[in-house]
Amino acid sequence: MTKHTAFAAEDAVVAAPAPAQPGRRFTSYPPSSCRTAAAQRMDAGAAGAAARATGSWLDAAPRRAEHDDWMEKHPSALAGFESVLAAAKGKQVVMFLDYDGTLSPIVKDPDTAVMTEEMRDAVRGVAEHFPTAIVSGRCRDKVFNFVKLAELYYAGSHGMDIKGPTPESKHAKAKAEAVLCQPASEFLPVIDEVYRALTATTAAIPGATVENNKFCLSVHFRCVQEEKWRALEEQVRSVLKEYPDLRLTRGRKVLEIRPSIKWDKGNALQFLLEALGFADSNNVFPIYIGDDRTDEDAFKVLRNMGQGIGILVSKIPKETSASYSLREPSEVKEFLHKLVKSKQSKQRD
Ligand SMILES: O=P(O)(O)OC[C@H]1O[C@H](O[C@H]2O[C@H](CO)[C@@H](O)[C@H](O)[C@H]2O)[C@H](O)[C@@H](O)[C@@H]1O
Repeated sequence: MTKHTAFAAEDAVVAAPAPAQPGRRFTSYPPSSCRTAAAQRMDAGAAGAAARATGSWLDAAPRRAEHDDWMEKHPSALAGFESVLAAAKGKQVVMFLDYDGTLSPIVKDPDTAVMTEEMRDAVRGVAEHFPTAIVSGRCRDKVFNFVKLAELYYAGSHGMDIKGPTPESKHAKAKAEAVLCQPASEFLPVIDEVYRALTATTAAIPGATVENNKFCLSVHFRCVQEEKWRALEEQVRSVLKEYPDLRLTRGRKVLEIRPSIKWDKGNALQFLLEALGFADSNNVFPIYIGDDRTDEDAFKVLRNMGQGIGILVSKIPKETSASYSLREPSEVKEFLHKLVKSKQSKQRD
C-alpha cells in the first residue's frame, strides 16, 4: 500500500470558525502502571525507532483501487455499525475520543479549534451511557476548555496528564476521586526551558508557533512556507541535541516534543480501563476514535488486547492498526448519535 506522510493531502484545513458510568470510579490512585512509568525511560534505540515510525505516512493521492482495498480492510464504522454493535453485545462500552481532527476539524490556528455545540451534545449523550474519556496531545486544561464537559475523563499531553471527573461534577462524589496520573511530572521544568528556547529559536521563521502542552510541546508549521519546513525542523533538532531525555515525533503539520518515557496514548487507555475496574475483564468493549499517529499507540493496544475497536478518522488510506474508519468529525458525530440511539432503544425494549 502507498504510505502517507504528515503532510498528506487531507491536511487541508477547514475555515476557522457519563457520567462516568454510574458507580464506576477509579479504583486506585494511581494504578501501579502510572507510578512506575517515569522510571521506564525509552532506550535510545526504541526512541529512534519510534521517531522513524512517525515518518511512515507518505504523501500521495490514493488510487481508486487502493482506496477500495483500504476501505475493505478498514470499513466505515457507519456502514458497519451493526457489526460494531454485534461485537459489543453484552459488554460494557468505554469510549475514548481524540480531540483535534476527531471532535473538531483541523484549522490553521490551534487556538480556534473549537468544537461545535452539536458535537458537544453528541459527546454528552455518549457520556450519559458509557464512561467517556478525551485523549489528546493538548494540555489537559486547554482541551477541557474546548470540550467543557465536567463529567468526562481527560488525558492531556498525549496521555501524560490524566484526571477523572471534576469534584464539582455531579458524577464525582469526593475530591479523592479526582484522580491524577502524571507520569512525566519530573519533566515540567525542562519542558518549560525548551519551550522558551524553541520560541526564541523559531521566531525568525514566519508562521512557526510553539504551543506549550504542559508535559510536551508542539511546534506548528501549518502556516510556514513549505520551503522553510526543513530549516524549522533543523532548528528544533538543534535545540533538542541538548536534551537527550526528550524525543521528537510528528503529527499533522506539527513537530511534537515529549519526554522519552514509555508512556503514550496506549498507556493512558490501559490506565483508564484499569482505573475504571476493567483490568483483565473480558466484558469490556473499548472504542477509541482518533485521526493522528499518536492515536496508533492506542489502536495497537486494542489490537493486542483483542477487545474493542479502533476507528481511524481519515479520508485517505493510511497505515493503521485501527479496524474501522470514519471520514471526518461530522461522521464521528453521526457515529456517536447512532450509539446513543441504539442504547436508548435497548433500554426501551
Ligand atoms: O491528540 P490531538 O488532540 O489530536 O492533538 C494533536 C495536536 O493537535 C493540535 O494540532 C493539530 O490541530 C490544529 C488545529 O486544528 C492544527 O492547526 C495543527 O496543524 C494540527 O497539528 C494541537 O494544536 C497540538 O498541540 C496537538 O499536539
